[in-house]
Amino acid sequence: MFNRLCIIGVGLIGGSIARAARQQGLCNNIVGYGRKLDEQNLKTAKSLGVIDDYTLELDKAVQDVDCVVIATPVASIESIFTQLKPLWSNDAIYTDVGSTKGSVIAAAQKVFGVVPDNLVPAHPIAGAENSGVTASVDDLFLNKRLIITPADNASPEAVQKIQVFWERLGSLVSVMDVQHHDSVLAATSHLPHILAFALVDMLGHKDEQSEIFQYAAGGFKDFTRIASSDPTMWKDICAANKDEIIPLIEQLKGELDKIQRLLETNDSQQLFETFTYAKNARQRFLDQFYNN
Ligand SMILES: NC(=O)c1ccc[n+]([C@@H]2O[C@H](COP(=O)([O-])OP(=O)(O)OC[C@H]3O[C@@H](n4cnc5c(N)ncnc54)[C@H](O)[C@@H]3O)[C@@H](O)[C@H]2O)c1
Ligand SMILES: O=C(O)C(=O)C[C@]1(C(=O)O)C=C[C@@H](O)C=C1
Repeated sequence: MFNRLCIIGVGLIGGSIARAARQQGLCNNIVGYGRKLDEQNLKTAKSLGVIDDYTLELDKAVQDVDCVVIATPVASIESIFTQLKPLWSNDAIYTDVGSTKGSVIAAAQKVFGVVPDNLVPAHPIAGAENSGVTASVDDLFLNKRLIITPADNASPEAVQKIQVFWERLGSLVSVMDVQHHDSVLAATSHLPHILAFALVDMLGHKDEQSEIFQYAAGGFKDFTRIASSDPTMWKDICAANKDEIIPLIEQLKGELDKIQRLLETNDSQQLFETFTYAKNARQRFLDQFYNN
């Protein structure tokens, strides 16, 4: 599909794209780019065979490439666009994997004036709590959803190419309006991460924390796995999508207040109905999307 692919930020997601693209024969050569402080990770990526080579000079990284994938934290994307602007080529396709898409479109508008028609923002709904190239795997995107949020002026050929690229990496691709994407992901990804971070933050600050963690078992571990995610990545995501997240936090506070009231008034019937509604809703979601 591509002769030369450039990955800016060869971490969990960038590294997994490189591994899967190589495994599927989607490109002949993969070059990684990063800053001086990313060099150790890039060296590891090269030694693992995830990328063919790396450079700390962006002009060399994007020379003669057919596709550039930006896989850095969302807050860095505006500065990456600024650095790419003088090097931008009409012969290449540009995409990113940021977890928020409104911020990527806004950054492109700010840097370029209008979103370039060969920029196709994308978001794999797949990941892990671990970071860096050592966490990357070749099947991360297999049978996982991926959302493309093209601007109105996007080139249909570029959109089509990115869609096919992700399908060949194993993803189930949907095309979505940017605002809708950010609203849906606030509920399904951002709020759950905030909840997990908040719970562990609260419990971790308690005096009896060592005892709490000593007796924590499966439920606690399942619920809080994502609180091991990278704090830098998640502060960026939450800040970029706060307008969608804050109203959801308000709603959740209302739900917790309701449960508190039911306990205070010994309303075990309503408590049972609330838990039953949630259990059934989750089962419907599992049946519909996972068949298990
Ligand atoms: N982790 C997930 O579950 C997940 C899932 C979907 C999308 N995403 C998105 O993918 C992107 C990357 O996340 P990740 O989990 O792969 O993170 P990561 O930390 O594993 O990888 C990011 C890489 O980018 C490099 N980097 C950081 N700032 C840079 C800069 N200014 N210039 C060049 N390189 C830079 C880092 O060295 C690192 O190797 C983020 O935008 C995130 O929102 C993450
Ligand atoms: O499985 C995980 O650890 C994830 O956090 C993956 C997850 C999510 O489902 O919330 C995290 C961020 C993304 O942008 C997409 C996927």
